[in-house]
Amino acid sequence: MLDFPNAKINIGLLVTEKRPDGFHNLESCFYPVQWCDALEILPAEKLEFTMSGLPVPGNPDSNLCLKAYHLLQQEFQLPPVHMHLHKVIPMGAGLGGGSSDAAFALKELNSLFELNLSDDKLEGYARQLGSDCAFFIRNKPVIAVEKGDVFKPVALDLKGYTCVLVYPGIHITTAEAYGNIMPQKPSCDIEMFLKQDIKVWKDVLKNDFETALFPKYPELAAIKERLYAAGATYASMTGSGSAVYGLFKEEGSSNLIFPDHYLLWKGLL
Ligand SMILES: C[C@](O)(CO)[C@H](O)COP(=O)(O)OP(=O)(O)OC[C@H]1O[C@@H](n2ccc(N)nc2=O)[C@H](O)[C@@H]1O
Ligand SMILES: Nc1ncnc2c1ncn2[C@@H]1O[C@H](COP(=O)(O)OP(=O)(O)OP(=O)(O)O)[C@@H](O)[C@H]1O
Repeated sequence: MLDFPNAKINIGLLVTEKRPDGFHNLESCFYPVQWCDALEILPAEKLEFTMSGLPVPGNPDSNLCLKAYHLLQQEFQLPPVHMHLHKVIPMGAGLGGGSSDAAFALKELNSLFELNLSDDKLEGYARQLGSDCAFFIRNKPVIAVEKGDVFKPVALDLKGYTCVLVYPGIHITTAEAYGNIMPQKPSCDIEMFLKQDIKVWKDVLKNDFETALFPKYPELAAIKERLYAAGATYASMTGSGSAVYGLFKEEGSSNLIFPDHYLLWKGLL
């Protein structure tokens, strides 16, 4: 079974409270984008995990794909598989790539071995693997609250918009980003602004991580400015960074040449 775990962007991200369990409550619109890894899972003689594409830091044994397998294996005594992950989505980017791999591994194993787990059940397993994972089970635009793993529906349709994503190669770990942030009362009503025309989002629909990270990494603020200068209707850092996106109604101008070491992606929403 072959599938293509995709990334997400955050449209507005408010970190509102530190919780007793050490995590933070947040409010954010999660929106899927089709910057994708590839994950193939086939029945095999023994459990094997291989990778290609971008190098993934850390021990392969702790890869989220394997963690997803072990989670289901414990409960359903799954037979061995060969999983191959081709990594395309940059890491430490706020794009949720690792979380998406984990969620897609759960979904693929569910289909491959006909476990008949509902989306609610799959979300329950995904929550055990990471805060962002549950979103990728249904993979539809939502307002996420609490740890980012509880969802409210959102009527937001950005079809026709082009998303340009810029990853400048600055690796920001999620824990580092949360460690640098001061939770505060919501500075805007995300749900209300999402109902309004996208033209009014600029300057009001905020990602709180920008306040903490832009002074430390001025390059990120510069990318956002360049996306606006190139005609973006809305631009923001996604998640805990460091990728920055612009949403364009029309094709961006030619003013978007970035240094060679940047990774770029462009696609329709
Ligand atoms: C920034 C976001 O991408 C927004 O979508 C997510 O909140 C990140 O979620 P994630 O990468 O799945 O994070 P996890 O793997 O669950 O947690 C990594 C670390 O981030 C911090 N963390 C994460 C999520 C959250 N709501 N509060 C936190 O404080 C914790 O220190 C945790 O140990
Ligand atoms: N399948 C995987 N793909 C990427 N990273 C993985 C994977 N499994 C485990 N990891 C670990 O998770 C780290 C980063 O994960 P991820 O790609 O979710 O970061 P991110 O894009 O910043 O996401 P987030 O939005 O969750 O902050 C990597 O440095 C790696 O050590």
